[in-house]
Amino acid sequence: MDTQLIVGIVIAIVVLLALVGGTGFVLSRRRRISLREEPKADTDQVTDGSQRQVDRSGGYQAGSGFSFSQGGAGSATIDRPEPVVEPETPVELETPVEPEPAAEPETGGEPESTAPVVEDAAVEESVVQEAAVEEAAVEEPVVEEPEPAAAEPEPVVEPEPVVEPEPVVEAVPEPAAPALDEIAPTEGRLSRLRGRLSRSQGAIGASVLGLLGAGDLDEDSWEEIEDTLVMADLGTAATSTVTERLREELATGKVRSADDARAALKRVLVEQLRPDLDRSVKALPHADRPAVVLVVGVNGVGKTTTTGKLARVLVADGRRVLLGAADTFRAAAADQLQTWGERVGAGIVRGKEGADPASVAFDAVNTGIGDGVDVVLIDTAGRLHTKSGLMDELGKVKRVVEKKAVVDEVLLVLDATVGQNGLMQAKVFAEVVSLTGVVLTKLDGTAKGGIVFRIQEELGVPVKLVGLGEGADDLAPFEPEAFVDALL
Ligand SMILES: Nc1nc2c(ncn2[C@@H]2O[C@H](COP(=O)(O)OP(=O)(O)OP(=O)(O)O)[C@@H](O)[C@H]2O)c(=O)[nH]1
Repeated sequence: MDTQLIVGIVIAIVVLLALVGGTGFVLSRRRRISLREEPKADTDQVTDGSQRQVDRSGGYQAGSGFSFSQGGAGSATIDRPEPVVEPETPVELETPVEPEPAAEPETGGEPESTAPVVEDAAVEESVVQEAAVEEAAVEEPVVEEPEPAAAEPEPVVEPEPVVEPEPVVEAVPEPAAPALDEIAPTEGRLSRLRGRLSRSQGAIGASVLGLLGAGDLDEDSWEEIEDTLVMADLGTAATSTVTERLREELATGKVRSADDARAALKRVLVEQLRPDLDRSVKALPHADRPAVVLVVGVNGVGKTTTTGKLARVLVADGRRVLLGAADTFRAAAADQLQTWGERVGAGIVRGKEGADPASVAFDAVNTGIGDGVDVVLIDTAGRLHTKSGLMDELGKVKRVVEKKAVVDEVLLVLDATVGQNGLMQAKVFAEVVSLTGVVLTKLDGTAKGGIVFRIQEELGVPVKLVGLGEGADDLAPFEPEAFVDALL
C-alpha cells in the first residue's frame, strides 16, 4: 500500500517536471523566434504545394508585416527591348566561354540559328547563352520528375536532365549550415522605427502643425507652409496639392484645435501617398518557377544591403531564397551579399569579378529553378557611367533572365539623402527597365522624408520598402499611415 502510494507520488512528480520543462522550452523558443500570432493567408505556403518548400529557414518564421505576393502572369515590367542582342556590349570583360552548350543531347548543336553570325567575343558569349536558353526553355519546363525519392535504380536515361545551358559563371555555393541570427519581428516595423524619422518629423510635422495650429492663416502663413513642404522635398506638385487640400479642410470650419489640425494634416498627407497602391513585393513563387526580383540602383545607395535585408525577411517567412550577385563590378559587393546569404540562410550564385552580370543573373535564375527555390533576388551593379552603358547592362540582364523566367519585380533602390539627384537617377532607370517599386533607403539620415511623396508622384511607382538604418532589421514595409504618423 505504502509502496503504491510512494510510486504514485513519484510518478506525479515526474509528470509535473516534464510538463514544466516542456512548457519552458516552447516558451523560450518562441521568444527567440518572434512570430506572428496568426499566419496570414497570403504569405503562407505556396499554393502549388510542390516539393519546393524544403524550409531552410531553420524553422523560424516571422509573420511579416511585409506583404508579399505573386507576380502576374505577364512580366511586371513591360519594356521588352528588341530580343536580338547584337552590336552593343561596349564594356563587358571577357568571361570564360562555356564549353558545353553544344553538348545538348539532341539538336545537334546549331543553337544560334539567327543572330550570331558575325559577333565579337563578348556578344557571341551572350548570344550563345541566349540561344542555349531559348532551346532549353522549350524543352525542360515541364520535366518535373515525379520521383524525388532517393533510391531510384538507374537514374540515368532521362533525355534532358542535366545539360542546362549553364553559362559561364562559376560557383553555386550553398549555405551549408548557416549560423542564422535572430530576426526582429517584422510586424509593425515602421511604427517601431518611427524614431528614426525624427529629422523629417521636425521638418514636416512640427513646423506645419505649428502653423496650422495657430488658427486663422494668412497668406504669409500658407506660403510658409508651402516653403516647409518644399524644403522637406515634397516637390512643387505635391506641395500645392497638399496646401490646396489643407485649405479646403480648414475652410470646412471643423479644424478648431491642435488635434483637429493634426488629424486634417494626416488625412491630407496620407491621401497624397496613395494608400490604395499595391505595395506588396512580388516575391512569391509561381507554380513551376521561383519569383525573380531585380534590385537596381546606383552605387552606394544600399542595394546589396537591401537585398540582404529582404532575403532575411523572406527566409524568416519560410521562403527559400537564392541570391544572385550580378554586381560583378565590385568583388566586395558579392562578398557582402554572400555574407548576408550565410547569415540568413540563403544560397548565392556569384561570378568572377568582371564577369558578365547577365550571365550571373541567368545562372542564378537557372539554378533557382533547378533547386526549386521560391525566390531569386538579383543584386545588380549600378554604374551609372553613361545612360547607354546602363541600358546595355541592365537591359541585357533583364532580357537574358527573361529567357528563363518572368521578372516579377524590379525594385529601384534610392538613397533618400541625395534628394533631387535621386530622382534624376530614378528617371534614368525608369527609362531602362520598367520599375515596379522603389526602396527608399537612409530615411534615418535625412530631414527630407518628403521625397517619398515626390518619388511616387514623379515616377508613378509605389514606394514599397524603406530603409531606416544599417542594421539587418532596419528595413520596413512602407505604410502611408504609419509613415505619416511618424512625421507628425
Ligand atoms: N543609415 C543607413 N544606411 C544604410 C541604409 N541602407 C544601406 N545603408 C548603408 O549604405 C552603405 C552602402 O550600402 P550598399 O548596400 O553597399 O550599397 P550598394 O548600392 O550595394 O553599393 P554598391 O555595391 O557599391 O553598388 C552601407 O554602409 C550600408 O550600411 C539605411 O537605410 N540607412
